[in-house]
Amino acid sequence: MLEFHALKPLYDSQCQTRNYTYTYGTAGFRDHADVLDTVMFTTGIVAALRSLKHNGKFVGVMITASHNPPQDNGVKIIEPDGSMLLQDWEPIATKLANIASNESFDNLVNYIRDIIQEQKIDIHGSMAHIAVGMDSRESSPRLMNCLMSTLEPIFNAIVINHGMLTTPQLHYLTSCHNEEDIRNVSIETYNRNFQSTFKKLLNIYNIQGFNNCFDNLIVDCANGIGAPQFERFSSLLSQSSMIKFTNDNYLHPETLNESCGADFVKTRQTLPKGVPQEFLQDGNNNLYCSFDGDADRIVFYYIKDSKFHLLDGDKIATLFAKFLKELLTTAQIPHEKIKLGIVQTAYANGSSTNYVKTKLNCPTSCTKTGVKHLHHEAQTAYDIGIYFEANGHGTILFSNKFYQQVQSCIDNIMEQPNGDLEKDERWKACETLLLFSRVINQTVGDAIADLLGVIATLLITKSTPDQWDNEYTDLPNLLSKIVVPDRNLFKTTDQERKLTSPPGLQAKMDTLINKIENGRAFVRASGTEDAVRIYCEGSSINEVKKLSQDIADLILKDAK
Ligand SMILES: CC(=O)N[C@H]1[C@@H](OP(=O)(O)O)O[C@H](CO)[C@@H](O)[C@@H]1O
Ligand SMILES: [Mg+2]
Repeated sequence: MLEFHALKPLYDSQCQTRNYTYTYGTAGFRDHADVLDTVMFTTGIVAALRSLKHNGKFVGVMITASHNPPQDNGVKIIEPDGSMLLQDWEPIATKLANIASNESFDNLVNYIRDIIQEQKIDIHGSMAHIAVGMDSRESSPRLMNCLMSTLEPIFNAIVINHGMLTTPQLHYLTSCHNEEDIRNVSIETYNRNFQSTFKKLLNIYNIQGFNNCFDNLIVDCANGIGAPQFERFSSLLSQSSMIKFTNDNYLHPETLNESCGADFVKTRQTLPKGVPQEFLQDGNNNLYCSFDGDADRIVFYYIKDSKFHLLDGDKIATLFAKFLKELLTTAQIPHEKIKLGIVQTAYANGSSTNYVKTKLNCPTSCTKTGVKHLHHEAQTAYDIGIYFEANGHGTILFSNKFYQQVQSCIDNIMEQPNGDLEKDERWKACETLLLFSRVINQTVGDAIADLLGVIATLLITKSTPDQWDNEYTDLPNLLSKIVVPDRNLFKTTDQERKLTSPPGLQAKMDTLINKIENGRAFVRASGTEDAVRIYCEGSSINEVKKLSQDIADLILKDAK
């Protein structure tokens, strides 16, 4: 029985922010940390109800604002299988937060009762189980208290607090909690599983070190939680002495994402601050990468002829697609049997889409921004669904059919007479496919797991960063943002590639876009920041910059 009378003192003490409207953004609630107490409180309630709806299975709750500045924070709920909160529940979570903030306590209780009734939640059956975690922001412990305040007193929930960890680690552990004895699941489960699979994968090819593909791997941790987690993780890899860290100052949360991290490097197309000079000597043969604040994104880069070269999410997706396609060919698994495709958003560079279609001959899909959209498409449209946002947020999903086909190929090889080379190559390809699928975190995009996947691909195919990059050349592009009085006026269609509002703006933009060679541009409201984003690409960077400025001028003129 839920003791709602006990909710009142908790509500009074925890929900200090009133008369504030919360919106569910691209990746959960995100805002200035000062106003998040009330929505944390209600998100705890939603997580408990979501767990009860799943008959008491573990649901995860992560406190993070990813790439946002240090003063922001946010929260997202994780489903029992490690995926993101079911989209049908986003309006429920939003309404509950806004009732708590703007209406009476009685209305809050009534709405909780409505959810229980409408969702047919059995509150007398199983106990709720919640796994929680947070990033390294200063506000995270305070907000964690608001989040947890109702879980035990009101819901009698079993709560496992994983403390500070990366978002994808919590996604993975939430799914493990529902599969294994909860006493055996900890961050070590994550580390052990991914480390041992990576080692087994490289052992197939007797690979030592970085196999002469590059010298050192320099990891920029955005001064976030990825630093201690990956330092601990990588210390047990045989390559650890060649892995160097920069921006790993997570104990100084005021430096989080400050001129560093994946978002900074991708948007500015430049090195993060703080890379030691010794790693930047001309002629060095290093591979660099940047995590974002909660380590669910990664971008790579290298320096050649003193020039910075970015290897972003599009490059990661195409690297994986080429590698996996070749493995299917070597394994002699007909491509019709396993459908491999790439899911992108409108932010994907036009050259990458063109390369996938014409060189890799793979199908592509375009979805709206936000990994929940890409994940869903990858899951429903493909057997090997590779999805990446250009900013480095993504993963690969492997269907049951994929596992069945690879297993039947292995069974088939085992039936053949021993000792022939082709058999050996086929077997290796099948084993590689299976192990590779487990080096990847299939619950969500994961900087650490994606890093392992990229390194394994480069080492196995004996490719240098330069060779990886040379598969196709990005069209010059620019992503910028501007602040407008009301970003909610910006409405889009066609997977966010066209504006339907403000009226007339798209037509004016089209006139500008058509003037430049290979021109493409679109405008949409950010779902994580109070800004409107402008993306432009074309054949020359000067034209792209001008186009971007002209579009910004149009928007600002319109907004007056
Ligand atoms: C252009 C861009 O990089 N947008 C990001 C950003 O969303 P916006 O809705 O554009 O603010 O944050 C999301 C969450 O991390 C991420 O999924 C998305 O790709
Ligand atoms: Mg992130």
